[in-house]
Amino acid sequence: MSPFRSFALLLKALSGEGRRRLMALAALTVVGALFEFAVLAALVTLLRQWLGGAGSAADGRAILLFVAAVLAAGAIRFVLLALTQRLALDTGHRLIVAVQRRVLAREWPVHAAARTSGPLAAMEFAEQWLYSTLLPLLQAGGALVLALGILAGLLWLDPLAAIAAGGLLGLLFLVANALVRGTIRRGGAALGDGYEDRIAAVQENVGAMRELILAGARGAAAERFRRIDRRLTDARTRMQVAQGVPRILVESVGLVALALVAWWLAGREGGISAALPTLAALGLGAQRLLPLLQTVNHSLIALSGSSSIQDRMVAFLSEPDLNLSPPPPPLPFESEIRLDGVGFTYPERSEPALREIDLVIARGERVALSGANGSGKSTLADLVMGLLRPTEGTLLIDGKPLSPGAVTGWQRNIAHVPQAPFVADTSLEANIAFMAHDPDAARVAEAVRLAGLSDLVASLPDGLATRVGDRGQLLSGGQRQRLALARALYASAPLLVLDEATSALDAQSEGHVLGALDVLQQRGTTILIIAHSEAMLARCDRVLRLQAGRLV
Ligand SMILES: Nc1ncnc2c1ncn2[C@@H]1O[C@H](COP(=O)(O)OP(=O)(O)OP(=O)(O)O)[C@@H](O)[C@H]1O
Repeated sequence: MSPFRSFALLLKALSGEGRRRLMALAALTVVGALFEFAVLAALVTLLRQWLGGAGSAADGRAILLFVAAVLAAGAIRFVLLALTQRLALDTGHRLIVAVQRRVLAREWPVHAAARTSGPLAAMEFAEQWLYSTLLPLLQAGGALVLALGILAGLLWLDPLAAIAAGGLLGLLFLVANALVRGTIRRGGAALGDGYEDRIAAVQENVGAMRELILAGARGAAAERFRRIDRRLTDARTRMQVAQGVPRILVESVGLVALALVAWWLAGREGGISAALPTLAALGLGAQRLLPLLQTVNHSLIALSGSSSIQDRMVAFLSEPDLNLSPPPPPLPFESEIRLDGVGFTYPERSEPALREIDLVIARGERVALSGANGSGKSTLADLVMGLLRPTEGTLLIDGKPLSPGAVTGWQRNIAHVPQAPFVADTSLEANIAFMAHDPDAARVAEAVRLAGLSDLVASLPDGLATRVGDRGQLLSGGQRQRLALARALYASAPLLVLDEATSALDAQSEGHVLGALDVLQQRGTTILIIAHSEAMLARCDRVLRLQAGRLV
């Protein structure tokens, strides 16, 4: 996609309040340009009066006018700077939040199939885009208008000299730009992959630390990371160097060009003294014009270099947005969950993971799923939880097919405990009352007791306020599982799904969990358990066996 088109798409996706502020910024920029014009006009008036030997009163007025114009132009430039930064950073903020919303809006299968580094890289892309493209472009828009104001001043003063100086500078910028465009575009295309690969490598190194230590492979991991970062750094270096080329070229050759214009002016009728006001205005104009033109040029280069990053942001923003309206009430669940001829094939697979499943789970039942690895147990649980949609047959709740629109309401009935639960780096209590604004202490205490965590909590100096570390690293595997169980108990949902959730528990802890499940069942909770332990299976009302995706 062309950089201009993807830029426009990005802005469109973020439009709204920002557009109003952009208009205000544009209007103020025009006022700023008028004042730049006024500064030049005041300077020329002042010089002409001095050279013409006008009276001191006239001199005083001209000086006052010049000072007022300079101060006003400076004040406007300061306000423009503040507004531009604010608009750019706010737009960046909206972009980052918008991307994160798209990530959170993803359906489970999309999320499961996606590279986990993608959303992290997207944040880095948004920052990069903000500082390397949006901010320079906004500054360039302002710079262009201000530059036009200065050019207008010079044209008014001496059209021929202005056209000669402006034309030469413009031509130089065009040539310099053409020289580096290819390098910038190639470097920009490499950046997107580079950032994502670097984040993926960090994630892998951190996630695989134990394996890396034991395999003596930390050096190899460091070398792999070095190569990835080297590629990224090389691409960035090429871009940075290329971006600097136009500036150097214009500054050195541009100076020569201006000197030539001065020499030509001095040779005209009236000599150097008649040319002095024009020369002074040209000097001041060039001093203001050059950085402005450089800003414009730099941002155009940045825009063409950021196309791969922009394309990725556009891809994120074209995913469905998150529905931020309050969640629907829980779907009524009084009698049963029914699977009617249900089959499921993962999009990347040709063989179905599940075939012709006919099954009824009555409300309040405790049902176990067993079977060999890969026989389809987790897939069946994911279908029941509405995380996956059957590719064959129908899932019915209380006799009604579960429509896509009803899935969120259905999921409000479910508490799920996976084999490797997510544990946040916060307190035990906050982990149990997960995402609750105001944890209910009595419910937390009951969840702790039922999940068999009372002894652990009592042994910790900070009790429930104890932090559990990143991903719960400060807990044992069994303690993490019991913590996740306590979280599910706190949620007190009518359907509890345990997916090998007790695999790390010793016999005593497992006995404790079995007791908790008895309590829940007496309260009417329906329980679906994936387990291999005989003790777990023995306490279920029914054990369903899966073999190669079929119930046997
Ligand atoms: N996200 C996925 N994409 C593609 N195929 C998948 C995905 N998840 C699971 N599968 C495949 O679907 C089949 C059933 O997997 P599933 O995880 O349901 O088995 P399981 O009985 O729960 O296994 P285990 O006891 O090892 O947890 C397997 O062949 C597996 O490779």
